Amino acid sequence: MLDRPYTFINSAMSADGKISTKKRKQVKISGKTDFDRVDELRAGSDAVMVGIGTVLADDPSLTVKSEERRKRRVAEGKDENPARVVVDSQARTPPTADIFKKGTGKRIVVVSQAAPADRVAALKEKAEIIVCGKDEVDLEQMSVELKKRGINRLMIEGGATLNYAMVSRRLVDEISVFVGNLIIGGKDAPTFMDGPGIAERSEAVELRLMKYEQMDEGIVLTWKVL
Ligand SMILES: NC(=O)C1=CN([C@@H]2O[C@H](COP(=O)(O)OP(=O)(O)OC[C@H]3O[C@@H](n4cnc5c(N)ncnc54)[C@H](O)[C@@H]3O)[C@@H](O)[C@H]2O)C=CC1
Ligand SMILES: Nc1nc(O)c(N)c(N[C@@H]2O[C@H](COP(=O)(O)O)[C@@H](O)[C@H]2O)n1
Repeated sequence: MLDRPYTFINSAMSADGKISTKKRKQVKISGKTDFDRVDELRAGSDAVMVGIGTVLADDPSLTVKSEERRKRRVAEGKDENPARVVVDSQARTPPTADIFKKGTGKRIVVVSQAAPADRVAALKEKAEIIVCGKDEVDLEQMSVELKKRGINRLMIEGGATLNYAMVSRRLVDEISVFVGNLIIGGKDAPTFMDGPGIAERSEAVELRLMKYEQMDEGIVLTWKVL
């Protein structure tokens, strides 16, 4: 067993399983109550992680939005925001990204050995750099390294490729997904889980439904990964 953080994915998808449109830019799927639930999940985590695709598409800040929650974290001796982690094999994260500009707290960029040295050097000014893997970030090694840095509870907020990569390597314990009241459609729109997928039913990642809750105009499903 790997000594890794308790890891969960949270996402929002349309009724047909899309997490964005074919333009691959951030799209509002959650309602007010669900965004507040997500904020509580962030506040309760040691780190929030996204893939480089999400940084380039959405430029998220990944901060805790509620002042009350930020104060609660500080009262508990933590930073205002959880550490923000980008999985970025080639060090493509722009040094001007909002995760560096907005909010206080730690930033970590996980790169591979193949990342160009000049880009890594530029990012070192902004974040801790962890090197894991030869050409692509080794996600198992990354999970162990994050745990060594005191990250016990890790939240993954996408995107489609990272979600599947983490789940298919059995590095995820729990999944929560808000299913909203819209259809997005289109074969080029990212789904909740992209990546290579499986060829046989026997290869599927099995889940157990733990909870379902009607929220806004949709439903939140919480699954345990078996
Ligand atoms: N509705 C929602 O809850 C969310 C939607 N999104 C949407 O998802 C889309 C972005 O998703 P993706 O393009 O799939 O990007 P992604 O955010 O999943 O990042 C994928 C990239 O991570 C890098 N990577 C490094 N090591 C890797 C490894 N070992 N395995 C796999 N990938 C590795 C690769 O460059 C890969 O292309 C955007 O359209 C965004 O708006 C993103 C987050 C949440
Ligand atoms: N939970 C949820 N619902 C939606 O409808 C969404 N579009 C997203 N997107 C995720 O939130 C990130 C933006 O975070 P900040 O507001 O910049 O803190 C975005 O990158 C997606 O990860 N999530």
